[in-house]
Amino acid sequence: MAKGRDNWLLTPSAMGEVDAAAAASGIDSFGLMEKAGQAVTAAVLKLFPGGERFVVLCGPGNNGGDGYVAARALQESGAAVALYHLGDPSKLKGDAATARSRCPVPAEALETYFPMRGDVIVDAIFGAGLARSVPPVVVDIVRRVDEAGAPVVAVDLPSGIDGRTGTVMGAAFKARHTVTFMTRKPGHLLLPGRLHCGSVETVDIGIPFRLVEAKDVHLFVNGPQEWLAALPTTDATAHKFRRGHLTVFSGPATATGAARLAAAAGLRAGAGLVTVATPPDAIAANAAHLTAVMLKAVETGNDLDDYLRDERRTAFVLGPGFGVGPKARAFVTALAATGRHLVLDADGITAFAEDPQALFSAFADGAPRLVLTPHEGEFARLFPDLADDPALSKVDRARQAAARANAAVVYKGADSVIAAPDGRAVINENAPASLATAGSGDVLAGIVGGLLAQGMPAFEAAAAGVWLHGEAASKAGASLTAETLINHIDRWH
Ligand SMILES: NC(=O)C1=CN([C@@H]2O[C@H](COP(=O)(O)OP(=O)(O)OC[C@H]3O[C@@H](n4cnc5c(N)ncnc54)[C@H](OP(=O)(O)O)[C@@H]3O)[C@@H](O)[C@H]2O)[C@H](O)CC1
Ligand SMILES: [K+]
Repeated sequence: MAKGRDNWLLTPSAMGEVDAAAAASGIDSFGLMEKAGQAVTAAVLKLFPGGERFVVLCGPGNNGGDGYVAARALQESGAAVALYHLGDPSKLKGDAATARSRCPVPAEALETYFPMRGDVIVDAIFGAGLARSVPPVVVDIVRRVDEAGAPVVAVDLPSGIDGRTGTVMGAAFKARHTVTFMTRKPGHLLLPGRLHCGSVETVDIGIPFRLVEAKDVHLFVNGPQEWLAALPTTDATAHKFRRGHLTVFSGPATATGAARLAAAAGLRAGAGLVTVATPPDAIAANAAHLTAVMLKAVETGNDLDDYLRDERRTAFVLGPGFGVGPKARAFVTALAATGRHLVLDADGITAFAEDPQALFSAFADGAPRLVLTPHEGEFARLFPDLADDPALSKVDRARQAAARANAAVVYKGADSVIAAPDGRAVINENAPASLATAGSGDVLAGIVGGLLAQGMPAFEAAAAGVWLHGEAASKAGASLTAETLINHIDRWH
């Protein structure tokens, strides 16, 4: 499947370089601003055809320039328009100065704006160029607008959202709708930025897309175009061994449910055979609940060595309900040493908190065979320095973690980021809020394990697994449980 333009993500600085390259290639940069402002105007008029007054808030850079274009175009459409500016507008430069000079709407200082009933706000204070926390006057205006409940349409980004990280820089508008240009930016998808954007519309303002592609940023919105070619196809005659064998390790008798959820999900995701490897004391509990999934007692290191003699057992899930002791570390080391593919989740991750390097060393060689699925707390246990570095975005963190661990990393959340050691990364956007339910992570680990068992490479399996998990949740509806989620996993081909 071709990469759709909707799936590209550029950081604001990369977009700035694309702008510069467009100007250098002879494209009229004011023409781009004009198209940007006109697109904002069209969106505003479409969303609020009966708007009583359009209030355009303009900042000191080109985002403000887009605002001056929009103010002029809104007035030309016959609407009532008011305009407020941050800073001294006579200091505007370049295209923004041109846009202001062509805008006949009288402007007043931003601090004098108090929302009136019926106002629709066009937020053109800061976009890609936000460089630090917003000034106090913007904090005040954001608060006034919030309190008045006035709808906001944001130009490029809601002012106050860092387009690279999605962080709120002091304060940020909560927009009803955001109009961005050429590609979305990571801050439109990463939390909390996503929650400030409302619906997001990406407008082609006429920059040749080859200039975007030339940035080669390896960052996309997660979707089938990223991994469909690697998704195993099955036909009715495929032998079950050729569809792979997934093994999920069960916890002790009191903690077996998580492994069974993962096992059932792995089967639904297409693994030909799935075994739950269980401590003997948990055989009865597991046997009472398993049908298509097989069961095998594996307690000691020797048991595991015996189990691993069958080389068709290629893919494993370790972590859900497993416990965090030395057994987890020993089992993981044995799996790594025998070339197995592993989804390490939950307790399996925490088991390496004291010595993450032992895990990274075990899987250091060759193509990535490890998929790590940490949520925020687990991520910080394995990668405390990355978790603590405020300069890093969630994408940066996941990428650096993947490189360090030679693993595909699924940094989970409502804005899961999946990264590969070679720098590829995707941000997931199809997970409904209902997915935050007990056992949901176990199901994800199982899906990814099921895809690994079928021979899918680690990054593709991880990205596909997260997406299929989100799709299943959407189909399962708002009252989903981990069990109903499994029933909606669809291998999508
Ligand atoms: N292809 C495109 O996407 C196009 C986008 N356009 C629009 O241009 C903006 C980006 O414009 P830029 O001028 O780079 O950036 P901004 O307008 O967002 O902001 C820069 C100015 O804001 C000042 N600034 C930054 N942070 C703060 C802050 N916290 N407090 C006060 N002032 C701040 C900054 O000043 P410095 O002192 O940091 O230099 C700048 O003055 C993009 O978002 C689109 O809307 C073009 O219209 C066309 C193509
Ligand atoms: K803005």
